[in-house]
Amino acid sequence: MSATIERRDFVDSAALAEALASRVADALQARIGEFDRASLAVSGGRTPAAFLDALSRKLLPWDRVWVTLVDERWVPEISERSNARLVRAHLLQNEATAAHFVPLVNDAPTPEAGLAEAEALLEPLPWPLAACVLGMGGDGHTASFFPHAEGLDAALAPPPGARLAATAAQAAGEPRVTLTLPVILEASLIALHIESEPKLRVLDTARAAGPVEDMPVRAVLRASPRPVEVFWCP
Ligand SMILES: O=C(O)[C@H](O)[C@@H](O)[C@H](O)[C@H](O)COP(=O)(O)O
Repeated sequence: MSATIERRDFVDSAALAEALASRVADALQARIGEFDRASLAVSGGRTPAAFLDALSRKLLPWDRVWVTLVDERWVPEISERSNARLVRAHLLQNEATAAHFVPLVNDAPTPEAGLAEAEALLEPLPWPLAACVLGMGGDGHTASFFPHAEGLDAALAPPPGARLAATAAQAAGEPRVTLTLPVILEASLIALHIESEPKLRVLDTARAAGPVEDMPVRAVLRASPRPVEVFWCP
């Protein structure tokens, strides 16, 4: 029913951030060593800032790294809600300034209208992802796979070759664009970064039996071809 997870617990956010940054850096370095280029997808939200800061300080051939987002709110980068804004502020700094960043939002009024352009910008990245770092909400969503939300089916089972899907964050009714499930599952490293006791309980519930549409993180946990590496701290 469920892919195995490899859970690593840390005493605090700082220790987790450093360990996750090292794990992602190793995955990028390994892919660069093999294919000369590597791509990384990171999530937004409140959790990842310390991890992104730690990763920005890693010594890597960052000019051989392409960075994109697991998902994005369909807002301009000046918005406090923008994940691209978070990545530029916390990851595309220090050593990682040289990385190539491909955001997901464009000037189209909606994700649906902007999807083709966003897909075209992603096309040249070195696929599959070397690393994909997911978060998880208290409702069991990951990426922008929200429970029972509009667009969830298309994100989990997209047309062949579709790397992006338009969804909605049901609670906020906020239009989103997200990597599709197959793109996430192809990543060599799938890391799930969660913090707090409540989120650990959400993960435990998600790992139990139940419909994917109730807790869409289940789609990743159940279909991943390799163990999902869970990084957790209180
Ligand atoms: O755009 C987003 O919100 C993220 O990509 C999303 O999938 C995030 O990982 C979870 O919502 C957890 O968010 P927090 O870290 O804020 O709890």
